[in-house]
Amino acid sequence: MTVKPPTPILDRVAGPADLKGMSQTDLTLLARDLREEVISVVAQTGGHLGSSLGVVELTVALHAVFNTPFDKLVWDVSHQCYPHKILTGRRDRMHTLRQGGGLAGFCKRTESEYDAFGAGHSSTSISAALGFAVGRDMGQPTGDAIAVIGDGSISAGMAYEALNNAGHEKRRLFVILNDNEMSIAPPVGAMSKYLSGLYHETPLGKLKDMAEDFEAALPGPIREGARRARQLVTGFPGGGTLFEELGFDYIGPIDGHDMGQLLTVLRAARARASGPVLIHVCTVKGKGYKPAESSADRGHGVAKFDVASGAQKKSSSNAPSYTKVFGQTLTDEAARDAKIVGVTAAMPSGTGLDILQDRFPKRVFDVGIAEQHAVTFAGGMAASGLKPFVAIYSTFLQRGYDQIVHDVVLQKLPVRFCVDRAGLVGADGSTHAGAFDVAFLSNLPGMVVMGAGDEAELRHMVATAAAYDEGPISFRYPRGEGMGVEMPERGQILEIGKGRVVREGSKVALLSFGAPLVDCLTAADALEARGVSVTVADARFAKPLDTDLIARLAKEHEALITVEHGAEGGFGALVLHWLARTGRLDRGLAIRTMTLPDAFIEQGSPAEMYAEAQLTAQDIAATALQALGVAPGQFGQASA
Ligand SMILES: Cc1ncc(C[n+]2csc(CCOP(=O)(O)OP(=O)(O)O)c2C)c(N)n1
Ligand SMILES: CC(=O)[C@@H](O)[C@H](O)COP(=O)(O)O
Ligand SMILES: [Mg+2]
Repeated sequence: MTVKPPTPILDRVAGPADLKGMSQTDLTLLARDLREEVISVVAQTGGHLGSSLGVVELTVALHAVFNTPFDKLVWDVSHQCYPHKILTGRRDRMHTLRQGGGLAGFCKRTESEYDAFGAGHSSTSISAALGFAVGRDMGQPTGDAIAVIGDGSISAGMAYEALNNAGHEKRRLFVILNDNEMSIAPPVGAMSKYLSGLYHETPLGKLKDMAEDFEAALPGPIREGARRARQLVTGFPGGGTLFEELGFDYIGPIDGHDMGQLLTVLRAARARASGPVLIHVCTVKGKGYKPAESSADRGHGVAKFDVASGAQKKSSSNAPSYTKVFGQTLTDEAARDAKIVGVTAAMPSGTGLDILQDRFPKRVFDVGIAEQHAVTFAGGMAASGLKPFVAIYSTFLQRGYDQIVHDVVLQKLPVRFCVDRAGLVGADGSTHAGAFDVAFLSNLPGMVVMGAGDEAELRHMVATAAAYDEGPISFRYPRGEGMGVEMPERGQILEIGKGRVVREGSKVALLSFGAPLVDCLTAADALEARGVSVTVADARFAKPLDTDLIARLAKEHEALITVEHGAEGGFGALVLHWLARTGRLDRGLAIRTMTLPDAFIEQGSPAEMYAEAQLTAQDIAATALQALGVAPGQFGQASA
């Protein structure tokens, strides 16, 4: 066991106010303590280690220079917020991070007044900070607005929309570009190259418009570097950076691990800025912890780990993850069909498309964090005759909704949507819940919507999507390991709009869509043990509905229970609409639709979250009994 190093300076800090009178040396030592604290906390909890380690000095400097929470510090994605949480009065609860009832892994306005704006999805910080700046200028009780955005997140369209608007507004606003030359994977795209160019070509600090002023304020050696950098950059054709063209004063690049540079530049910017300023800060993801710095993703997201070795706790399951089954199956299909291509928005490993990429590097397109573009780009590829599989987590697909509707579905283009992380995802909590995809996809004319009941079903659905050329098609599957079912060598092509009966009974029908199938089977066992005969059906399709199957279940059972890991307005609603429309609700059928509640569920283990959502096997059995009019006490007496 590693003994945690002492943290004497951090121990003196109750909140950001304590940083104000500290010397640069003490702030540097504070950053050292803070880094140790982050490592020891995340070793116990797991979480976003690398990004948090990379901004330790920046966090200290920002809280030392600005007047939070009156000044609004907006962290983009906010997966790098652990040092911020520690410094803003939450140190004693850090061991509860990402757990049920504990601190969230992201910034949350409900958690602290220092969390100026909630996040979890990327590239929103500049827009939100600009909103604060306008609020301030219109007399609201708020100070400076500071957005901290990573080089991965600044690749998204929304960030440019905000920069464009901020340049036009010309209001005092600080955007800190935290450039660690990493997204989750190495970043891709022209913007990333451009930032790299700024970093590698200018030794230190181009301070163009504010330059002369700044240079005067800088200590000797830094001032010299800044002057050289300014001369170098102002000699460029066009005379400035992209950010300057957008109306920002550009300062940087500066070393984000050098407290002296950070304090000097932030203080000077705070003292002198009158309009929007972009401060380009270069950091190392995973900084100061070797196992993180040397891993391929720089310790982006880690399980609990041993501090000395960096070894992470492994999953105890032998079943492959759904993501892996998806990646492998798609790779098999791609080996047979040269038209298959994959599209990911900055998540090749998270989505399993790295498996396809390893085998066919030219057939996988990582577009960066750009879900909207990913969808329309796939639309174009589909229109050209290719077979694009766009793999995006359910929660991030929300960002591409108009593109799904307008660019793909309206034109009946055969884009395959691979909707990973469907349902509740656990530690990432409500921002990352895959709650809405069934509702928002199945209301689109002509869209096929599938949900995998287990990993073998997922394999069938990948094969089905590969074979389906008539229009858009989607399939959803959850985070984590599969059920450990026997895997077919090759996926079968499913008949579109046809479900299957998994278990025959007579009194109550449990109709599952996707992952709750296993819970329905467990519930059926419990009900059968108490004398209730149960049919379990796997709908496979939310759209088109298997109306023959639903009609039969409705006719032959006293009660029909639909179960899904999605919000209201999804599969159950479609079943209910169809039953109502065809008069089948007029004949005494008891029906219940089990969905996620109309509420956001905070982080916890998936089991805890589903318990809170009342979507466990026990809840299904209890709902069935209630629908049959059997009181829980009469459970044993129910007749088949
Ligand atoms: C809209 C959206 N798409 C994808 C993600 C997943 N994601 C979280 S962090 C991240 C990388 C961000 O890179 P960067 O902004 O450079 O921050 P770093 O992790 O390097 O500190 C990605 C792709 C997300 N949170 N939001
Ligand atoms: C911050 C973020 O959005 C990602 O890092 C996300 O936490 C990854 O989730 P998975 O662990 O499910 O891939
Ligand atoms: Mg980055």
